[in-house]
Amino acid sequence: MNYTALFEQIKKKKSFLCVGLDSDIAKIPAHLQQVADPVFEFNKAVIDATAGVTIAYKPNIAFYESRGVEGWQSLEKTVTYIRQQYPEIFLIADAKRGDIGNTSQMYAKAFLETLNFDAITVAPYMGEDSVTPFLQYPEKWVILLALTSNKGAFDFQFREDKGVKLYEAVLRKSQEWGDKQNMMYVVGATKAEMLGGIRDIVPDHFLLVPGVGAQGGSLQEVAKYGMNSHCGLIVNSSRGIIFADKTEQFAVRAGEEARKLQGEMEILLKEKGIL
Ligand SMILES: O=C(O)c1cc(=O)[nH]c(=O)n1[C@@H]1O[C@H](COP(=O)(O)O)[C@@H](O)[C@H]1O
Repeated sequence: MNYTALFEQIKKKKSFLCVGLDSDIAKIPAHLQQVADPVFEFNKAVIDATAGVTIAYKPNIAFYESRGVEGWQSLEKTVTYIRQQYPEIFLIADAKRGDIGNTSQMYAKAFLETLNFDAITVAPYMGEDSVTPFLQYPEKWVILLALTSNKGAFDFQFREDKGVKLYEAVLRKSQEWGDKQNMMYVVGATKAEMLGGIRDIVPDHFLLVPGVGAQGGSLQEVAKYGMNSHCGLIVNSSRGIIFADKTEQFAVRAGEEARKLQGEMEILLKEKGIL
């Protein structure tokens, strides 16, 4: 999917919501634990309840690969289901990969070709040759970790060299490898106040912003500092939507939580003059 198609979908759905499919089998409602593939059935119900107000899904690969072959099967079925039922959706593999060149090539093939995701999250710290293999696929995207939402972000990402913080160096240097048509950046909603400075470095790129919901980030703050004239934001919530309720009502409640966020997003898009 290209930049224009992504923006068109945001305008059509009046939403820049990404639902994170961090589908921890231990948290899936009891009544689904008896079926053949509980994680797929859970995902399917969540997807059907949220797809109307969602532009992207982001399965976090850890929750699938931790279950071995069965987990990969749940993941593959989930991707196929979304592709068949909701072809307009942007699909992000949250895999946080990155390795020497020939290994990255295989990671890229695994997620962008074999599993046919639109995008993959990539860690930048092994540098150019670890990132560029992911950029060889037309209309596919690298989502590079810039400023993450967790406490540990302060361990390295704020280290300064000649007045430039490490995450700022990542934003600047990586623009030599890709552009706004094939590269996005992860910026945590918990650090929304940093978004203004980030926008000075990457005014046009899309940012994937996790951390609203369970991690406490504010959607309004994210939009205030991070939204650009093409929206430029994909805001993720995982647990706050998919585990809003642990009973048979889980999908209904997931739909409600997603619509609540979409309603707030619609207001923000209108305020910015995008709708
Ligand atoms: O790359 C990510 O998506 C990511 C980066 C980051 O800085 N912080 C972060 O929480 N994430 C992911 O976003 C999701 C957040 O989940 P919730 O906190 O449940 O909404 C998880 O899948 C995290 O792995």
